[in-house]
Amino acid sequence: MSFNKDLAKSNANGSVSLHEGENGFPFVTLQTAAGASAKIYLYGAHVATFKDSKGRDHLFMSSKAEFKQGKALRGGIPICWPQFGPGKLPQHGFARNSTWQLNDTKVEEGVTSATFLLKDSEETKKVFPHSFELHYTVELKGDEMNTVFLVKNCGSDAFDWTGALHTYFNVAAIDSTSVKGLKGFTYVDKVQDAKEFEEKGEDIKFTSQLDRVYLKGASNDVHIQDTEGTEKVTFSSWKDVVVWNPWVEKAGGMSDLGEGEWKKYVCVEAVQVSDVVRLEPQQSWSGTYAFSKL
Ligand SMILES: O=P(O)(O)OC[C@H]1O[C@H](O)[C@H](O)[C@@H](O)[C@@H]1O
Repeated sequence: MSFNKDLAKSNANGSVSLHEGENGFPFVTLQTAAGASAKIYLYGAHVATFKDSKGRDHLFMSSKAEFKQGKALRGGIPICWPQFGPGKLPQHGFARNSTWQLNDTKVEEGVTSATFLLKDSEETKKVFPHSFELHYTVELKGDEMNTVFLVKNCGSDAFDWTGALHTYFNVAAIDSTSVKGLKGFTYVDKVQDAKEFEEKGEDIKFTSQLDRVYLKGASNDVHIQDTEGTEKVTFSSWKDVVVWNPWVEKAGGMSDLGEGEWKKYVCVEAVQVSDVVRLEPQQSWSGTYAFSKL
């Protein structure tokens, strides 16, 4: 994989630089003059770290993440597309296991960003026979990470998709973490036979495996509070929010997660699954998802 070197930039506002990482996996580093940075692999357009200007990494990456073709990276922000969860395609679709192109970069006052592109290929057509483009922009705006995810139908037939930005947030300790902002929303509880319940509490707390899809929950800001502070997560267009932590038993079956690391993260995901998105020929969908410390 070779980068378009013209997309590397550096000026008084920050920089975008291009590197080779583990097993030769290329990655892009974004840096702002104030000291925020991010590391994004072309494989999966996978954001692996986001450090703010105080040096706090907002994202969890597994110490045992496997850098090999066909395997999703554990941690950071995997992109699930065109299918969230199990279904006709492999779990969570193919975008997280595909190599994207770096398509555009910006280093300007107030924003350092990179845009990644994934298009249909012979490989994707075997499992998803449609023409599409995914444009994924990752922006550092001060101490906020903002993402813009755009899906375009480039073909002559309509297609349907579901998907997610499956973010793993660092937490000091999962058993003293709470997720706030989802009171009153209906959720599908994947650990209770996908039954539906209404969220009654202000705080979602963690005492065992928790795997829930909050339907239309992305209409609210969600806060993740741990002993060290609060992460604010905001959404537009994305409808649903998944909250997930595997706890000890399920984590034991995940070979790409380090010993005890399930205690160090919670997933709060921007999801589109309760309504399948149908895109007519030439139609696009875009959603934003952003996070920062309060
Ligand atoms: O192990 P993965 O394929 O990456 O999936 C990890 C998790 O993703 C989502 O959060 C789902 O709700 C979970 O049921 C699933 O276990």
